[in-house]
Amino acid sequence: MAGRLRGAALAGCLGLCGTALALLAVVLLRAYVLRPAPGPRVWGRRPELGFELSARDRRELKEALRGAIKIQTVSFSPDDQNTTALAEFGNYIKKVFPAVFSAKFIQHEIIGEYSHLFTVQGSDPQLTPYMLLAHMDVVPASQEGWVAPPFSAEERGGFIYGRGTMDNKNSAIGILQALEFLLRKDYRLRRSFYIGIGHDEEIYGHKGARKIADLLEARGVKLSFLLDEGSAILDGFIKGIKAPVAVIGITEKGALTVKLSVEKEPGHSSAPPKETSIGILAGALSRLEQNPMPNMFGHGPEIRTLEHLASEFTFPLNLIMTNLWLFSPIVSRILQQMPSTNALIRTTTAITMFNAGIKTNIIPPSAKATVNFRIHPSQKAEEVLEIIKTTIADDRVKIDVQETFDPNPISPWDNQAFGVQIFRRTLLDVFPEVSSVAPGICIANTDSRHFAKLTDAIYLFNPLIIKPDDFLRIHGLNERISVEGYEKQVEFLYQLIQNSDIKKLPEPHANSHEL
Ligand SMILES: CCCCCCCC/C=C\CCCCCCCC(=O)N[C@@H](CCSC)C(=O)O
Ligand SMILES: [Zn+2]
Ligand SMILES: [Zn+2]
Repeated sequence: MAGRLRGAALAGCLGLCGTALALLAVVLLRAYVLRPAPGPRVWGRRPELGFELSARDRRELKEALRGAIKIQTVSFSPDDQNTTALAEFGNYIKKVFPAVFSAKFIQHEIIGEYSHLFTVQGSDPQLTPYMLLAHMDVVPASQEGWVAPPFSAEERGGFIYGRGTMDNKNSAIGILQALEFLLRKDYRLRRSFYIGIGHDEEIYGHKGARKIADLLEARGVKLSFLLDEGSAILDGFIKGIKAPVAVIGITEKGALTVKLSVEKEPGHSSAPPKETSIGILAGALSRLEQNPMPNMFGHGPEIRTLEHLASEFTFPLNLIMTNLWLFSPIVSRILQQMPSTNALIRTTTAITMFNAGIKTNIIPPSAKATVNFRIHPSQKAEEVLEIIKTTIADDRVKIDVQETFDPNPISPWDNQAFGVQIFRRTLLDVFPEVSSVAPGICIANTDSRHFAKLTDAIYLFNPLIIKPDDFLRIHGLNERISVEGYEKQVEFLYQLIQNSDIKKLPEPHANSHEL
């Protein structure tokens, strides 16, 4: 009997081991043998490309950005902007970029009073134009907590400190700077392009970018691609990836901002009701925070980001990322641990404003709060609103939608996508240390969504190497950019404009480096 039991146990164990071995074999086979072949290799590395800056150029480049940071172009709320500063910004760029403003083939227009549209006419009208987008307005900054005042543009330890250094005067000024340098070198552009500099991106862009887009649409413009802020060269964001990787946004999340309010009879605090308006609203808000929106990992482009980066991961993570069909439950659990990666896999919930109460001994007549949701690419605003109502489940809480839009459509990402190949080419030229370029999601919002009718190829990317600590500075304290990082951004734009002048993408060839 005992022998038979031992035999059965042994057989069971062998069966189990066999299953485990078979599973391992499948994993290894898929990972190393059945791996999809890499796409055609398009670009080869090029020797030094000649973006050489004299000491004077360097000083000029840095001072142009510092001067722009000092102009307090703050967007406080949709109807409260520092319009004096917005106008001053317009005068400033005219003064700092004389070649751009005097070139015969560049048309400059002011749109919506403070935004700027530049039409740069290339010599070959057959080539479809592209667009570079940026914005000049910034979010407010507290005076406390900064190592240097937020509009001082002080330089410390190789960094320029100030609101707008990463979001997004670095792009607005950087684009014009790159063009100024090219014009001074008498570079003759072949492909036309547009530069849009919005003045109200931080408050939805209705008066700036939206109007620029409407105007271009009315003129019948179609774009081969559009590049805006929204992602970057990420260093240290993803556990298990050592080298910096360029993640280019191919979509951005949608947004839904709701105002919640509770009204109750005021009265004497000595005989309070069981619940006050504050207590009721606080309960609703707590339910929203305690019940995050569903984890959507695998339903949007986040999975493509990991697949593209799979070979960058150290063992055994590379094996896991190559086999997401098997490991996605574990991966999605890991991603939700950090706020920046959690934002990739779900609609996020942020309670951003709360106002209530009059005096210590008055029962508060009303309580109000604002909750800002960023919608995952696989969901729609309507669906999110339904979840909010079910989660709050209290009719005393009034829900008013303030502003909402669905996620952007997904832009093309393949060997034929002109913009993507130009970004790869340019990254290879300017950031040789970047070994991978992957499609991703912009977790915030940008002005680019207003241009959806002009192109299906909208990309979100800032050519800056950023670490998790830098990300916290955007809309936070001590926003800063390194002087070296800004020079590289200008170099990238300088090169991008030239690389875009290519008539058509080269045929794939075998012996070149592939990003
Ligand atoms: C795979 C790794 C994941 C890494 C996570 C994300 C890292 C992101 C890195 C850089 C992103 C910078 C994005 C800055 C863009 C900010 C734009 C902005 O502030 N827009 C406003 C617009 C207001 S109108 C709705 C916003 O609040 O979103
Ligand atoms: Zn921005
Ligand atoms: Zn911003």
